[in-house]
This record gives sequence, C-alpha cells and structure tokens, in this order.
Amino acid sequence: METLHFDLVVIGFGKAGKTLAWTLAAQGKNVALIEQSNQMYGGTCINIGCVPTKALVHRAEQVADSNGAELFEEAVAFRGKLTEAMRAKNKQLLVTHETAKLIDGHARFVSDREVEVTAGDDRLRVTADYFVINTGASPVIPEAEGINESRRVFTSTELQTHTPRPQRLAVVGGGPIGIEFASMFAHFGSEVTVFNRGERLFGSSDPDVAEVASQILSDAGVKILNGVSVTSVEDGEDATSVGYRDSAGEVQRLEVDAVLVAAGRRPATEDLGLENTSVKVDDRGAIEVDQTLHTSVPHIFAVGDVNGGPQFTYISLDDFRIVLDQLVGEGKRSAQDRFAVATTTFMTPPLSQVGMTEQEAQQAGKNFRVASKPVDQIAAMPKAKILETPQGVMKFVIDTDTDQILGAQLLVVESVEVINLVAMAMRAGITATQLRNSIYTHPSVTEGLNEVLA
Ligand SMILES: Cc1cc2nc3c(=O)[nH]c(=O)nc-3n(C[C@H](O)[C@H](O)[C@H](O)COP(=O)(O)OP(=O)(O)OC[C@H]3O[C@@H](n4cnc5c(N)ncnc54)[C@H](O)[C@@H]3O)c2cc1C
Ligand SMILES: NC(=O)c1ccc[n+]([C@@H]2O[C@H](COP(=O)([O-])OP(=O)(O)OC[C@H]3O[C@@H](n4cnc5c(N)ncnc54)[C@H](O)[C@@H]3O)[C@@H](O)[C@H]2O)c1
Repeated sequence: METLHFDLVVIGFGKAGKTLAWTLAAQGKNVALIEQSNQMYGGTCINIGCVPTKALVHRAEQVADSNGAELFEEAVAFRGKLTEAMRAKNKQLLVTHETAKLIDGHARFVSDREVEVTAGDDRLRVTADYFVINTGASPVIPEAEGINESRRVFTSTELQTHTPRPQRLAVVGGGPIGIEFASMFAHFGSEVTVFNRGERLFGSSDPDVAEVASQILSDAGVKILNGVSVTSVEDGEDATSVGYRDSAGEVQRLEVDAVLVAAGRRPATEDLGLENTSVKVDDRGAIEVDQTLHTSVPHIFAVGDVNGGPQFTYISLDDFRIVLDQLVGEGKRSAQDRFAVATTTFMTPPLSQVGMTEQEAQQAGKNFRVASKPVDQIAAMPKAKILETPQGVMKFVIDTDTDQILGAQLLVVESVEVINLVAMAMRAGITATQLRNSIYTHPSVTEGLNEVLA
C-alpha cells in the first residue's frame, strides 16, 4: 500500500480545516485534505447547513399566500445551483495550490502517526507532522418506537431537498434547526407542529423576548407543543402518526406527512479509528481538546463541531485562527479569549443575541438597566415597516456602573447584521451612550439603537 507524507493532514472539508489547508499551502507547506464525499467539498455549512437553508428561508419570505408549494420547488432548485457553485469554488481554492492535495475517501487512524484512507477498493496511507481532525457532527435520532423504520422521518439534510414540500410537518426539537425549519415551512404554506421537550421555546432568551418570538411563530401558523416527548412514529399508507406524551402525561397522536428530526447534532467521531490512538473522547463522543485545540496527542488538533464546542461556522473559523497561530504564529490565541460571541436563530424576523440576558445579569449580581421596545413602536426606525416585517422587539441589558452593554436580544428584521455591531461595541468597550449617539445611515435597522438605547 502506498504511503504519503505531508507537513499537515486535515481530515474533513470543514470551515476550520479547509481554511487552514489553503492558508498553509499558500505558504508552501505540503498539505493534504481528506474528504469522504465529493458532494461535501466545502463542508456542512455550504452544502447542507447555513447557506442552503438560508437560501430557502430567503425564498420562503417571498411567498405570497397560495404559491408556497410551487415556490418551494423553485427554491430547492436555486439552493442546488448555489451549493454546486460553492462546492466547485471551494475545491478550486484548495487545489489551485501546487503543494495541496485533495484526497477523496474515508479516513481512519491506524495509529497516532498514521491514517488509512479508503475509497471503494482503493487504499492509501498517510503520515504527517500534524493532523487536524475536522469531521463535523451528525444528527441525533431520538429514541421513539418506529422512528428508524419510518419512510417519512427526515433529517434537516434530507428535508431541505424533499419535494413536494409536506403539507403537514412535525418538527421534533425546538433548537435553531427546528425553529428555522418550522418558520420556513410555515411560510411555504405547510401546517407545522413543533414538539418541544422544554417548558418554553427560546430557552436562552429572556421570557419576555421568548414570548414575542413564540407569538410570531404562532401568527405564522406554527403550532407549538411545549413539555412534550415524542414516543412513537407509525407509518400509514398516506400519512404518519406521531405519538407523544403531552405536558399532562396523556398520550396523544397527530397525523402528518413528514417528521423533521432536529434534536441536536453529535460530534462525528464514530469510525475515525480513534481507538487506535491516544486521542481522548468524552462521553458525548466529542474529542477532548485544551484551549489551544490540542487533543491529548500533541501533534493532533481537533477543530469545529467535532471538538464539542459551540456548533457554528464562525466558531469553526475561529478554531482555524487558533491552530494557525499555534503552527506558524505566536501561540497567543486561545478559545478562552472569545468574548461576546453572537448567535442568530433564522426565523422571520431573525432572533439575534449576544452577551447576558436580563435574568443572567440578575444572577451575576450586576447593577443594570433594561432598554427595550417593540419594533413597531420604534419611530426612528422605519426600515422594519418598509420591509413589511414590523414584528419583534429590541432589548438591551446595560451595566449602570459602567454604561457598557452587557447583552442584547434583537428580534427584528436584519438583526443578523446589527448584532455584529453590538458585539463589536461590547468587545471594544464602546458604551451604550456612544452607541445611542452615533450617526447611522437612514433608513436602517441600526437606527433602532438611537431610540431604544435612550
Ligand atoms: C441545517 C443546518 C443549519 C445550520 N445553520 C447554521 C448557521 O446559520 N450559522 C452557523 O454558524 N452554523 C450553522 N450550522 C452549523 C454549522 O454548519 C457547523 O457548525 C459548521 O459547518 C462547522 O463545521 P465543521 O468545521 O465542524 O465541519 P463540517 O463542515 O461539518 O465538515 C466535516 C466534513 O468532514 C467529512 N468527514 C467526516 N468524517 C470523515 C472521515 N472519517 N473521513 C473523511 N471525511 C470525513 C464530512 O463529510 C464533512 O464534509 C448549521 C448546521 C445545520 C445542520
Ligand atoms: N443559526 C445557527 O447558527 C444555526 C442553525 C442551525 C443549526 N445550528 C447549530 O447546529 C446544532 C444542531 O442544531 P439543533 O437545533 O438540531 O440542536 P440543538 O441541540 O440546539 O437543539 C435540539 C433541541 O431538541 C430538543 N430535543 C432533543 N431530544 C428531543 C426529543 N427526543 N424530543 C423533543 N425534543 C428533543 C432539545 O431539548 C433541544 O431543544 C446546534 O448546536 C446549532 O448551534 C446553528
């Protein structure tokens, strides 16, 4: 069997790994990137995650009344073209470098120093000075009778290309994937029911913000069942019956055309051969890393979803920065120095959040004030009305001792952009008064800061 040696071998075409591979290749290092599927060049985000789903959300927001089913099919075609172009671009960004090699196949460690790559009957061994594991995560299928046998149970990957779109959709899980898909399919005209285990949705937001967000979902036609657990899934000829225990403990049933499983994603460490190495894996299947993303084997790093950190593309990108700094930089960056990392849940309008909630500020014993306003009452921000999305609320938690922003929950159109400004202000120590008194372009959603922070 042939054995090749590289300065660096990246396993998985994820955000951190690909960026590291082409950055180091541009510096003349011999780099190999191993990817098991040519439909995943560029990784989860561009093929089955952030990008294609946001393309669908965008199209869902254009739906007028009765044309949802038709527009869904067009949106799926649009999504397909977009991901195909991005896959090709990602491949090119790597192979354009003479010292970079893209290896198609499934990688398994045979020792701390050696990986075997399998593609059909072909086998190849690779050794490297450094390995970077960037294999991502895969959907968790919750335990429920019949769930693995059903023909109408889908993961987010499967449902985003499944046509025609389901008329009746059950969503199991109320996290970012569940909410995003529930909102999107409701806009495409599906009758959506969310099965949420928790007492309320949006558990990481304050109850007042969560209530507004839940109401917006309800107004879009999403039925929310809180405090329930799905116990069975049974296929009939034309529909599937979802059995669940309601909040009173009673077993109920609901007939649907499709079930989306959105109950979390588990780090992809199965079948990586880690049992042949000294790399430690925790009880959730995540690779254990330190703050500089070293595994328990010094020349092996783990980046992105597989290391058990927050599952976001921009965190994977930041993992890249840390490992690059370890390999060819000053070794100063670490996961510990991350501050004010924002998140967005892509419902319509999106809910973007950074820092502390009011509840968290209370628990931390801060002296603080709350500045909050429903979007339709923010007179100085006509943009939401122009975009015909006047729903939501903008809420800030401000330290009264320092005038620093402690946190923000922005449930407003275009909040995915504005939250980055707020997060930057928090990182740079810009005060609430400075943010309030800044000159912003008009009409923009950023202008909301002029009024809400008053
Ligand atoms: C539906 C959905 C929507 C999302 N939306 C957002 C969003 O809006 N914003 C956001 O920030 N995040 C979002 N995420 C999360 C985000 O996509 C991930 O956190 C991000 O892609 C991180 O990926 P990664 O770097 O860990 O690796 P990935 O991009 O997951 O790449 C891992 C790669 O490794 C390959 N691989 C696995 N095992 C092997 C092996 N043994 N050998 C060879 N190759 C292997 C896989 O095929 C895959 O291509 C979303 C996720 C999903 C599923
Ligand atoms: N906008 C974004 O940035 C974005 C979008 C999509 C996904 N992601 C990332 O992808 C990851 C996966 O997303 P997700 O929404 O699948 O996972 P999640 O872990 O965030 O949420 C899963 C939800 O399902 C619930 N759940 C689990 N088992 C259940 C069961 N048996 N019955 C009912 N509910 C159950 C959990 O309580 C939880 O609320 C997340 O960590 C997220 O960071 C990010």
